[in-house]
Amino acid sequence: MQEIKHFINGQFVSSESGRTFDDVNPANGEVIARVHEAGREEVDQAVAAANAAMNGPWGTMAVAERMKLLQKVADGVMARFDEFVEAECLDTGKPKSLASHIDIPRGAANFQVFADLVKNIPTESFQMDTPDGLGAHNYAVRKPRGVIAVVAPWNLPLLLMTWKVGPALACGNTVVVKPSEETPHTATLLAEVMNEAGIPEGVYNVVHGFGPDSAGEFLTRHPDINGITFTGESKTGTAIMKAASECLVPVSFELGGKNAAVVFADADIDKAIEGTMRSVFANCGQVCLGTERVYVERPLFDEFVKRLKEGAESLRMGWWQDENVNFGPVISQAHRQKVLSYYEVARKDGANIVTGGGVPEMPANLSEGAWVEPTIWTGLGEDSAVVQEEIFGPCCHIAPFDSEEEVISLVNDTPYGLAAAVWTENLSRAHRVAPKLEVGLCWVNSWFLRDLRTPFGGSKQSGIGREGGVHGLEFYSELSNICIKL
Ligand SMILES: NC(=O)C1=CN([C@@H]2O[C@H](COP(=O)(O)OP(=O)(O)OC[C@H]3O[C@@H](n4cnc5c(N)ncnc54)[C@H](O)[C@@H]3O)[C@@H](O)[C@H]2O)C=CC1
Ligand SMILES: O=C(O)/C=C/C=C(\O)C(=O)O
Repeated sequence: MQEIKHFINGQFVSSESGRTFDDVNPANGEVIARVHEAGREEVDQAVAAANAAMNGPWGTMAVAERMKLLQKVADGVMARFDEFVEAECLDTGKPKSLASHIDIPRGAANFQVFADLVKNIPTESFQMDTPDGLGAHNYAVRKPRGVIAVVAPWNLPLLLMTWKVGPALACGNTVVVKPSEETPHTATLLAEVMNEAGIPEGVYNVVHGFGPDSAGEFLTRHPDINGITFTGESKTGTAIMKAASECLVPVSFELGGKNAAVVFADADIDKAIEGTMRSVFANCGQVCLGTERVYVERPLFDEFVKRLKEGAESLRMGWWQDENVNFGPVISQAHRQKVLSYYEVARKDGANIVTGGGVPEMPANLSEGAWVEPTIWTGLGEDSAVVQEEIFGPCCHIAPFDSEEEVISLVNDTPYGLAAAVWTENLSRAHRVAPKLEVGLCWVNSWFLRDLRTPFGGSKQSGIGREGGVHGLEFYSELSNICIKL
């Protein structure tokens, strides 16, 4: 059985306590590895190593040298592409096609893009008048914050972890990563790549474990960290913010959502169906940007429901290596229970189950997996928990609407504000509607089309701060103003 250890100061280390937990493949329920669970000792060691590295060669390294190393990390991920794909697919059950098109290439790009960016971003400068007529000159310098705690989720493990580690390292920080307990593999494989690339010891550290009373809490409460970046559930964000408040540590949060798609009657229906198929069912619905509420203008409603149903029923479930498979399991049996509990609520609330709503028949080799059916409902009231709460499963509710004003108000009637997709061929309408939606990200006639230079994050309970491009650099660096009196 494979053992997954912590990575501290450039070395793979076991837990002093000897405690381990199982890493389970959700497609068939098999235990694929034993993972060491960090106690306070390992978290202390990892934070100490990360602090020491700030005072080592990393802390004084020329930017150009740092960028070369990060490019080597990106190349190192691509050089071991198949291993990363396999590790990600075994941990999550997701199809190979998804991991090899999205997770792993994005994992590599997250190092490359921020390495390029940091070299090219200027800081501001102001000349000012002074009473003596000589003036003064102000300019800002960017410095690393120090040790960044990275708490990552399980849905896009390498992609979301490197989306934080890439800019953090590019800005000259060091990191201690706490991957999700469900998906410990790729953060550990990345540690090997860091060593191969020549990243100095202590710059990238990984501690494994759970959240409360485990590695996640020990790390986010640690007095010697200088920033926390987290992606996951909004309630976890609240717990982490409380921890961060004790030492006034800055946070960057990307949290949950209850994202809507709005399909106007003038939309290109083929494109809207293709995009909504991805936004509802990609990664088995476990994408924070995914759509769980679809609003369709009444004249198109029946056709849209019929075609999305056909799409959902054509999804092919199965083992990640099968080239035909495009739909995997959810992450765990516990998450499956959560998703199925919403399927039950939908039934009790009187939903019309257009398709799915239960557990699929799987072949014997996958019968112990965490499978759920892709599901579409209509007919629920807006107050149903199914329409209000984040399910994070392969499902959506579709409702008709009659006017722009009505649909804007429906989309905004949620405590979340992460993402939306608007489908229309009317350019004026697109410009009119998109800014009125209370979200951090709005796609028009697409979904999850990502330019890594753009601001990324949520409003309301979906997040705090923006990452991406220069916006990420604001969090991962400390700006100091230097004022020189002439
Ligand atoms: N990208 C997103 O928006 C994601 C949203 N979710 C949502 O969250 C729900 C629960 O999934 P979980 O994996 O349990 O998400 P979670 O938010 O509990 O876990 C995410 C990460 O935070 C850590 N963590 C949990 N509690 C912590 C604490 N008190 N202090 C420090 N670290 C802590 C976990 O160990 C994991 O690494 C899902 O059903 C889904 O609704 C989950 C994963 C990603
Ligand atoms: O493209 C990204 O940077 C992120 C995409 C997805 C998520 O953030 C998520 O599912 O949590």
